[in-house]
Amino acid sequence: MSHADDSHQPGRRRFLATAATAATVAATATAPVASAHRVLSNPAADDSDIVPFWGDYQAGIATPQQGHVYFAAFDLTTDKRDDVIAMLRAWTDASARMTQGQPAAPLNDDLSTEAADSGEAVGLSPHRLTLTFGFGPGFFATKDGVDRFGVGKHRPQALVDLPRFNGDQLVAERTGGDVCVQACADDPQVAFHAVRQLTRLAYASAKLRWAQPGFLAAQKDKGTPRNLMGFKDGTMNPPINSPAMMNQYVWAGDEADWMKQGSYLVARPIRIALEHWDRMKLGFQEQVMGRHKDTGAPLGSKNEKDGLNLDANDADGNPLIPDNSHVRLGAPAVNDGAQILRRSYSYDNGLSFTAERWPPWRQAMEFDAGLLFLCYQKDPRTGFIKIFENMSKFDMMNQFVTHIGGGVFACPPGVKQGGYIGQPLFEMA
Ligand SMILES: C=CC1=C(C)c2cc3[nH]c(cc4nc(cc5[nH]c(cc1n2)c(C)c5CCC(=O)O)C(CCC(=O)O)=C4C)c(C)c3C=C
Ligand SMILES: [Fe+2]
Repeated sequence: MSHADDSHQPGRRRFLATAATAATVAATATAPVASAHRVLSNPAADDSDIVPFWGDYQAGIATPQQGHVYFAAFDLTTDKRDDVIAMLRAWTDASARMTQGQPAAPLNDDLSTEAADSGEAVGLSPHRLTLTFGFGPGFFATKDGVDRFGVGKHRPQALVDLPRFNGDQLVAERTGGDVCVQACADDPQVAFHAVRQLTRLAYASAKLRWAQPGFLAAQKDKGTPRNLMGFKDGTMNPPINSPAMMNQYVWAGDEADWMKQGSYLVARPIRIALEHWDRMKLGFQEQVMGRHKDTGAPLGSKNEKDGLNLDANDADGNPLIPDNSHVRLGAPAVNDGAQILRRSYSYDNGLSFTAERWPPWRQAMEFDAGLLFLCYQKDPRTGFIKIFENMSKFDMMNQFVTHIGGGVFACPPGVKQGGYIGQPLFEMA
């Protein structure tokens, strides 16, 4: 597959938009153009708008969460290893450019349609765009008895197929994928634009399987954002600025050489029955979650960051944090110390028709909204699977939420300048 370039546009004058230095304009003139032209510069002169793409680790994992996500999973349509490598090279090039605030490929000054970028991010800062890539089990699977891309033997043991969990209602059209990209930015159009260009560059080798946009509440005070259930979400997470904690819980171990400094992503779109939830009294909502709604503090505590006191009882001898509350079931103390890095986003897909299974058993249009649950971990077997096995059976929150899709992906390490995403895998013997 050939990635987008501008060599098929003779006679036009091309410009590179830049981010870090708005003044920089790289022009490649193949023929002089008489008319005056606009310069595609980018107003993002501020380094705080840019998260470096190159590095030991992929950005978008231990990166402070941006306001928006566009998550997409693709099926590979090619059977050729070289096509996949070409696609990953093209994605790498385009990602390095877009995360700097440049178009996916050099654009004509008139944004003409044959250019390799659709143009909707022209003039926008990169808004801390990160593009994080992962390979699903299908990437390593044999098709018709053939190891399509010659990587089957390098499938890491940690990249297990997720088991069926209690209550799962996974829809095929929202599940799986050979490759995924998590595009996060502080502007939804920047995130969408990036996935749109990657999709276009992959046209000959991969097609979209499912996608889910999402958003986070913009907290003026930089506090923990609230999810659509109205609770602060993201309080208890391994700290992203602690290399020791990240090594212990998030970055992959030694079991597959090419995954060193990578991580495993579990993605689950989870629909929340908001109408049902909204009929519950505050006290019950807090029992379900195990935390106070206003402060986010654990039940029985004052401050959001206070540790869970799982042994505290009320006057009747009942646990202050109920046995089947969400946070108790998620706590490391009841999961053999398991921890995952949650990086979830709320989503709102408009309305859909639902026949309620609770009083007054209405049939009506309801919000198709919920949480795009995203979590990174060293190993899904000791991370998501370990925690969710119990949670899926006993969590009181399960009356209000339904897992409707998802996937598991091996996210390789970061890319060194000149390399491409997943290169260490393809260089394995
Ligand atoms: C492992 C799987 C988990 C799923 C699936 C999940 C779904 C889910 N969670 C919320 C809201 C909150 N979760 C909170 C804490 C929390 N959740 C998980 C795991 C899953 N959540 C863990 C491991 C924890 C931390 C537990 C702990 O150590 O205390 C909280 C409390 C605040 C916080 O710590 O972030 C909220 C709120 C929703 C709405 C949801 C699915 C729709
Ligand atoms: Fe949770």
